[in-house]
Amino acid sequence: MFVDTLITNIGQLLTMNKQGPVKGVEMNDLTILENAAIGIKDGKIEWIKKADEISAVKTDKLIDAKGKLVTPGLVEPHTHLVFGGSREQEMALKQQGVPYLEILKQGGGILSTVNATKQASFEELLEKALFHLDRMAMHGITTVEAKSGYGLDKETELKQLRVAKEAGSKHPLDLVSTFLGAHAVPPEFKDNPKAFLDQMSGLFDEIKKDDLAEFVDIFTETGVFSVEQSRGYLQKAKEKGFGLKIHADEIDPLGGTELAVEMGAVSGDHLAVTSDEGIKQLAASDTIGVILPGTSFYLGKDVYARAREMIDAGAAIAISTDFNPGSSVTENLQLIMAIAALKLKLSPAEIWHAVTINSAYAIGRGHEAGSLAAGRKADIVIWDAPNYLYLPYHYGVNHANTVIKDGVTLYERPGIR
Ligand SMILES: N=CN[C@@H](CCC(=O)O)C(=O)O
Ligand SMILES: [Zn+2]
Repeated sequence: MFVDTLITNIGQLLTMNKQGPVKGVEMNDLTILENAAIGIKDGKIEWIKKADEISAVKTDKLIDAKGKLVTPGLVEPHTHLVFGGSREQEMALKQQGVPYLEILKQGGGILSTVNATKQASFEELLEKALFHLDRMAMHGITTVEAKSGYGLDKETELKQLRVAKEAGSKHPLDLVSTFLGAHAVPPEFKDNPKAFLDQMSGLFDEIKKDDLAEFVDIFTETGVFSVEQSRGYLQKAKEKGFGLKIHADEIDPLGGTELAVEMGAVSGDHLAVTSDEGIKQLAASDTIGVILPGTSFYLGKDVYARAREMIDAGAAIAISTDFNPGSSVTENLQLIMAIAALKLKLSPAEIWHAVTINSAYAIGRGHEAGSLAAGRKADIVIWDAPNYLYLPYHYGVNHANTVIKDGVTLYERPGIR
């Protein structure tokens, strides 16, 4: 029996091999295999066995996991990967208590990144996106969703989407693209957001034709797009065959969560201030709540999504960095796992579901990412951790020891001793 790569001596293996998305109490039910081994062939998992069943196996590459924790590669379901510039000068405004939506109203925030993104060349944006993808890979992420939304005009939105497509073909990580042209109202459309949405929905055909995005997303928020405007826009996207996502109930509880359920969106994202009714509807639906607790943390808020209640009510939850230059500037999903434990009160078992199988389903990749089984992609992380409880506990550092993507080792923690 020959495999290209053999991982032996796995202390704890989380396969996350279930039919997803995993909802409610099921999210707390984790199968842990001890003393396991994984055989990899042609970039895929050939088999998963007990270590004492592999004496006859031959391999080109033997990886000794040294009793560590091994899991599927993390799946990052919500990022604003492609953007120009950075916004470190906003930190002082935040410290003075200027609210996020006020900064946006004054032409800063998202709109300042829009200007920087318009000015950046294709190559500059690509280089920057590849750099951030590298950093995500180093932190154990093997599949990433990436949104546009810093163009807000035809040309720049398409430029962002084309950069994302190029980044996805150049970088080993798998990339899933989302069109977020409806991310803010540009100043020239201040008095007519509807006309701006018409311009953005005018891009749907070209985006489909050139295969530039699978999902369409909108920021449903006070001073951005209303529920009614969002509904009309998303309906058009649905008719063109896009999957739907909504930046919903992040700052004001407008009912974006209910809209996500009503429209059959694959996910409602943020949900920091979702109403009781929204939680009830989410739990009864197939829409996944993608929770972004790093954003509450980074915007200095005391309000976190009621993810605990959502799961208790029966919902499927995923978590994400929301990596972007304004409201959550980190590529480290492990840090978000710790915030989810501390602030959302999720259990380690729930958190592992939220960063693997459920986040894969939240971006239409449940069939190939976020779980380990024979025939699936060999996207695997060996962690410098003795067990699955450890990651949310030891926070703020990178625990990835070895990151394997499609059977190839992308990253090994460099040693200094
Ligand atoms: N809230 C809307 N959009 C992003 C933030 C974008 C930005 O501030 O640049 C988010 O998901 O948090
Ligand atoms: Zn976002």
